[in-house]
Amino acid sequence: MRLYDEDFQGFSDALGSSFRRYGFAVVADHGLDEAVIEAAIDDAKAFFALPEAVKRAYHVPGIGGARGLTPFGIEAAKDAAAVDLKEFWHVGRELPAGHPYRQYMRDNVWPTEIEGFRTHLYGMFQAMDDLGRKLLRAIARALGLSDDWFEDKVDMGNSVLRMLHYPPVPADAPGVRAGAHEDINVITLLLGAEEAGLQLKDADGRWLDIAPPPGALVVNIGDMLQRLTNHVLPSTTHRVVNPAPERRGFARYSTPFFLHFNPDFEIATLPSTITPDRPDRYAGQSITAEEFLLQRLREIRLL
Ligand SMILES: O=C(O)CCC(=O)C(=O)O
Ligand SMILES: [Fe+2]
Repeated sequence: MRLYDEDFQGFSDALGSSFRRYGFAVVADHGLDEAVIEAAIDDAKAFFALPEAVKRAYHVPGIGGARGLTPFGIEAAKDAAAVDLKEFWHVGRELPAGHPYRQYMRDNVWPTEIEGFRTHLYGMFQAMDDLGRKLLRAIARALGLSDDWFEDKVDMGNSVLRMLHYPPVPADAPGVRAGAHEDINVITLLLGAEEAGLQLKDADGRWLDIAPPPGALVVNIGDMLQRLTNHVLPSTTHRVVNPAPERRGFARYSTPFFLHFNPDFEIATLPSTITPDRPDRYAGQSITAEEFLLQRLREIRLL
């Protein structure tokens, strides 16, 4: 991010080439306020430490896990046989009364047990939302679009902050903490991946460990941006594998921010990404961000 201010073109080139190559990039000096991050993570840890029955009161069935708690053992990767070994809390955008997007975004739910939870978690949502929009300016530059191209398409996006808890894994546990999947959204900003396990599937099919330095931000392309760019920016398959025996007794906490388009944005292939070598994969198939999201939530058993 130092480069972002000093040499925006250089930053955009570096980010763009990492995304084209891996669908992922690591931003070490992201500039997010550490106090904001720490307050949110401390509150999430305190929430997950509550008794199961108390936590379950914040599970809202039938809304695709959009808000509140999704308990352990519910989400599964698309087409996966086993469920993921995780529970998570979702925070979404707060909209003023009467806002037209209220039909797509429901109110947040907030636990009363943890003092400051709402302020801290929403503070983190806003910090990630701001940083995400900032990174999208560099992505726009890398795609040859005007720097502010994404601005009015994500300013009221249906984005979600996910506070994830993977409990300690028993020595004989089968499976993985999170099965192989692609993210649905535009870009994902992930903190907390320094606790080992996150892997991406490289173009040649090999799994590569993502081992960011402590505190670094991992950013990846989601299906919506892959589709918009006719796969110039790939939405790379990733997973979280179970830890080595000596780390099985430790929980893993990570916090992806899934940045989404505004719900009524029509995802139609960018003309500049269609070439003779790369014909339009989605010719005549534009779809709104909301329709696309609903399709995917059904596939991962959240709806
Ligand atoms: O926990 C992680 O490091 C990654 C989580 C993830 O990929 C997801 O929730 O979509
Ligand atoms: Fe993911």
